[in-house]
This record gives sequence, C-alpha cells and structure tokens, in this order.
Amino acid sequence: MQTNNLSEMTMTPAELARAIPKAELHIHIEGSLEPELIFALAKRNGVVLPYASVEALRAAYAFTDLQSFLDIYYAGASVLLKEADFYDMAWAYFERAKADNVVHTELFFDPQTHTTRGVPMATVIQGLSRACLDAKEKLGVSALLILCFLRHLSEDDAIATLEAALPYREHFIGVGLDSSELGHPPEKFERVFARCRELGLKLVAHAGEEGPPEYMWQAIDLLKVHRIDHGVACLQDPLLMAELAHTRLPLTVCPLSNLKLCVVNDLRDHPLKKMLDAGLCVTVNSDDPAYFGGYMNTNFVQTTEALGLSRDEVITLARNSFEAAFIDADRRQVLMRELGKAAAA
Ligand code: HPA
Ligand SMILES: [Zn+2]
Repeated sequence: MQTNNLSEMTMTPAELARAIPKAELHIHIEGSLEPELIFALAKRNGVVLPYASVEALRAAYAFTDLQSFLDIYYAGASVLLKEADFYDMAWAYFERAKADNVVHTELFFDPQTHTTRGVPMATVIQGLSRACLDAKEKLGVSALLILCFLRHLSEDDAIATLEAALPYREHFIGVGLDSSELGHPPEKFERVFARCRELGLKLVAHAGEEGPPEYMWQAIDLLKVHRIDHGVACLQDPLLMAELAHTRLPLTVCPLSNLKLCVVNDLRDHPLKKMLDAGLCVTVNSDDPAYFGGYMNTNFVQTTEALGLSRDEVITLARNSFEAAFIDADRRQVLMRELGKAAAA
C-alpha cells in the first residue's frame, strides 16, 4: 500500500496527464480516419483512391496551413458510404479514447461532406449515433454529436442541411462551424445560428485558428456561441482576453493541430500556458488525430512537457474539460469526483 502511494506521489505531470479522466470536446470524427481504415473502407466500397498505398497517403500529410490539410481530409472522407462505415470509424475512435482515459467526448461531424456525394443524412447520423450508444454501453464513454456546417459553403446550404437533419434532432446536441476560416467570418452564418438557438441546440464555432480576434468577437456577439473552437488568436487582443477570463467562455484548444498546420512553429511557443495563466477556461483536444500525430494523451503529454506544465495545471485542464462539456449537472459531478480521486492518488 505504502509503495503504491510512494510511486503515485512521484508521478510526473505528464504521467498524471495520461492517468486522469478527461473529456474531449474538439474532435472531427472524419479526422480520426487512420490511413489503414481509409484503405480498408475503400476496398470494401470499391472506391479508387488517388494514393497507391497507406504509406503514400501518410507521406502526403505534410501540411503548410489549414487549407492544405482540408484538401486531403475531404479526399479521405470519400470512402464513407454506408452506415457501417460511419459506425466503424466512430468505434475505432472510441476505443482509442477509452485507452487515453477519455470518459466523455463530443464529436463533430460534417454532413455536407457526405450528402454532397449522395450519402443520405440518415446513413451518416444513424451510423454515428449507434456507435455513441455502444460507446456508453460497452466502454463507459459518454458521447454526444455536434453537427458542423462547412463555412466555405453558403448559409443557404447550411440552412438546407439543418432542415435535412431535423428529423434526427434527438441524435445531436448542438451545431458548429468548421472548414476554411479565412474569408468566411462567423457573421456569414448569423441567421442559421439564430434558428439553431431557437431550437435549443448548443452552439460552437471554430474561430481564431487562422482568423483574427474579430472572428472570435463575431462568434460571441453575433452567433452567441457557448464555446469557441481553437481561439488561440485571443492573445492578440487584451480586451478579448479580459472578456474570456470574466465569462469563462470555454476554448477548445488543439496543440498538435496548431503545430501541424503551422499556427505555431514550435510546441514550446504554444500560447496554452499563457491562456491558463490568464484564467481562461481552456481545454486540450486532438482535432483530427489521424492527421496531426496523436490522440488525447499524446496532445496532453507533449504539451505538458513542451510547456513545463505543473500537476495543478494538468488537473485544471481536465477540470475545465468537464466544466465546458454539454452534460447535465449529475454527470458533471460524477466526473469531477472521479478526477478528484485520480488527482489525489
Ligand atoms: O482544424 C480544423 N479547422 C477547421 N475545420 C476543420 N475541419 C476539420 N478540422 C478542422
Ligand atoms: Zn477543428
């Protein structure tokens, strides 16, 4: 018993980061498609890929910015045709989440990426939803879905997508905004977000990843979001920092994504610690783990080591993830208590 306590007392911040329960709130499920699964699904569905092998595909993962990634990400998603494909993709992610002590997760999905290829909305949502139910039942991981609108498409397209998804309203908790940020500010989607708010949906939007702080203000003031995805541009705007510290509007930060898409040049320069120091409700997430070099624990461990985060800071990140999650008070209390126990060990 004593030996156990002693060994746990010496756990480094990075080891603690691996061990504690946490929530993942920024994961594009299409970005969890590993090259091996892309090739397996291509074979199953008779889809011809523009890459000769898993290795050739992986070798193409050298991104210079968000758009260079998105082009490959949308090509990878072209193998998803049947309900079982969406189920298998999500299930593979849930198994990895479980291994990283992720106890709750909120998955983004991009219906327009699939419906424009002729895949019915029902196929997408039912496949993902079934995997979410199994994640809870078989792995004990609670999972919610967030439907994202592609911001490079029109607002009318987003409205049509929302209408097509409404028969499956009980399967998703909220809506988000993703894809190419620059040139597609949040204000472009004010009407569709107002409609979603009336419907009682939770609202999130990518802002301040490559775009300016002004896009974050628009997400807050015009879209009235409950969380901002990325948001690292807030460092450029002291007023925005003060607002975020005051309201504790959560930011779902993705350190390895920022590194791979050249938002930061070195993980040691990542603003996450400055955001924590300023009292913001920041969380750590993987974004597109199959493309950016790691799932939750890889993000936690590499960031903890690069920024020299303390045990307390690591615990704060996990606590923030439960504070920011779209879960009811009872579930939040259970998860906070589990975290407290793991942190005290
Ligand atoms: O990091 C991202 N940013 C914007 N859109 C996305 N779609 C998948 N990943 C991303
Ligand atoms: Zn994202």
